[in-house]
Amino acid sequence: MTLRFKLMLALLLTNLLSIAVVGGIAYYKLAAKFSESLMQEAFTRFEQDVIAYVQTYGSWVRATESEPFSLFIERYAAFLGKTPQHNMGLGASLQQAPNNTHSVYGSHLPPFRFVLSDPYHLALLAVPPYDVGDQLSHEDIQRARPIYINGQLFGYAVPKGVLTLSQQDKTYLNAMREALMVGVVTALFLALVLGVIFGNRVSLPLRQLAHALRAMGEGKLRQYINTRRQDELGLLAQNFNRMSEDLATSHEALQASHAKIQAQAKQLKELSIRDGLTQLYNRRHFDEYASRLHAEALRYQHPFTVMMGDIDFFKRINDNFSHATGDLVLKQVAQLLQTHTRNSDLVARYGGEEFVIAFSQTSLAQAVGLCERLRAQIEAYPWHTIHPDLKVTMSMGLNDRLEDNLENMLKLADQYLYEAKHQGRNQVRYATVNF
Ligand SMILES: Nc1nc2c(ncn2[C@@H]2O[C@H](COP(=O)(O)OP(=O)(O)OP(=O)(O)O)[C@@H](O)[C@H]2O)c(=O)[nH]1
Repeated sequence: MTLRFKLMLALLLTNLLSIAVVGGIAYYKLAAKFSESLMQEAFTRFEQDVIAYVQTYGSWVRATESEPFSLFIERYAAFLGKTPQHNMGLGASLQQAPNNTHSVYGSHLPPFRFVLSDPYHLALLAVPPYDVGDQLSHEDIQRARPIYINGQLFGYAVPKGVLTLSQQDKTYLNAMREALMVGVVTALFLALVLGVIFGNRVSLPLRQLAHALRAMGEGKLRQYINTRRQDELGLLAQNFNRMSEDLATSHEALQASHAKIQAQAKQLKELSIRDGLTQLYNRRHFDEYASRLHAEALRYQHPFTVMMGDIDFFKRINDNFSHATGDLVLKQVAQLLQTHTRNSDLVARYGGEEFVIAFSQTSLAQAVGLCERLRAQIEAYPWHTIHPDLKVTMSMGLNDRLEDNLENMLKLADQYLYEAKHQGRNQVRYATVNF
């Protein structure tokens, strides 16, 4: 169940309960007020009847001796031109005929009947549960209303019985109830509509917050909840926006520094495996990586050839043209070696003016061809651009004896290099038996 639905339900139930309680109280109060006003009206009439009865005959005793109260009020009502339907002289009728009120009051039952007593609370009319002369109960004395004749207390009247409504009163009460029902239904409808509107409005930032949090969980850390509310939810949204911004910023900074560290680590790693002057791999990296290539070639029985090369008379280059020129030559030779070999060939500076190449998946014959081309490239390079008298060549020794370990393969290649040097330099030497 979503928060929006819960909010709407809570608002609806609260309103429903409030409306039911308020409507109930209003109806109860109205009905009580209505009953009270009927009773007051009945009492006034009864009081008027009693006063007229007593005043007509001079006293209560003479009046009762002359004419029963019930007959008097019927006559009195006729005299006044009223029907005694609301006349409260039921007490009188009960005195005469307790179960025959219709005969006295017509087709309409009066809503109240009254017990009449003297100032000492002794009953003057026989109205159940009292006979004439009976003492009124304590409860009835509490509810008794005084009747004054010529400013003197004549006695008390106590309303008795349950409210019996006339058809007119019932119609009136029903109309009132219907009006209240219409009010309640209208209020409920309004509560429903307002509940939907307010439920939506109140829960909007929370829904936005839930979506934003989900997006953050998916890695989109920079989230923004657009609200201009100033209440607690507005404050929550503002704090969330700030937190999301801070989190995204620090995450980005962390990522940037992580990337920087990674780049530095990569750079450091590169530095550790590269020769500073020529930028070729260094001897340590060559030994490590070429061992792997050798092991792989041995395992899959692929051809694998190593070349050991040395620049001829390099000491003379240094001596005749300067150490700096020697460095330039080393760099240029390295570049030629690197440029004219495949990416899969491992080219390295092995030390001083010595270079090595590991040709993976390359037979001796293929490697000899490659190295001859390399040798020719080095020889043919326009060295005079560095110095007019400069000439550079390279001697190379090759070995493809896979059954030896890498160290021994290199040693043998070095022996062929030595041979090349002694055979006049600027040449490629290898074991011709295997060729
Ligand atoms: N400029 C320069 N010279 C270097 C570097 N490393 C080694 N050398 C020099 O290279 C020379 C190598 O000379 P040798 O080993 O005698 O051999 P060579 O003169 O090339 O003679 P052969 O190999 O017999 O042809 C030495 O003089 C070293 O000082 C370097 O990084 N830069």
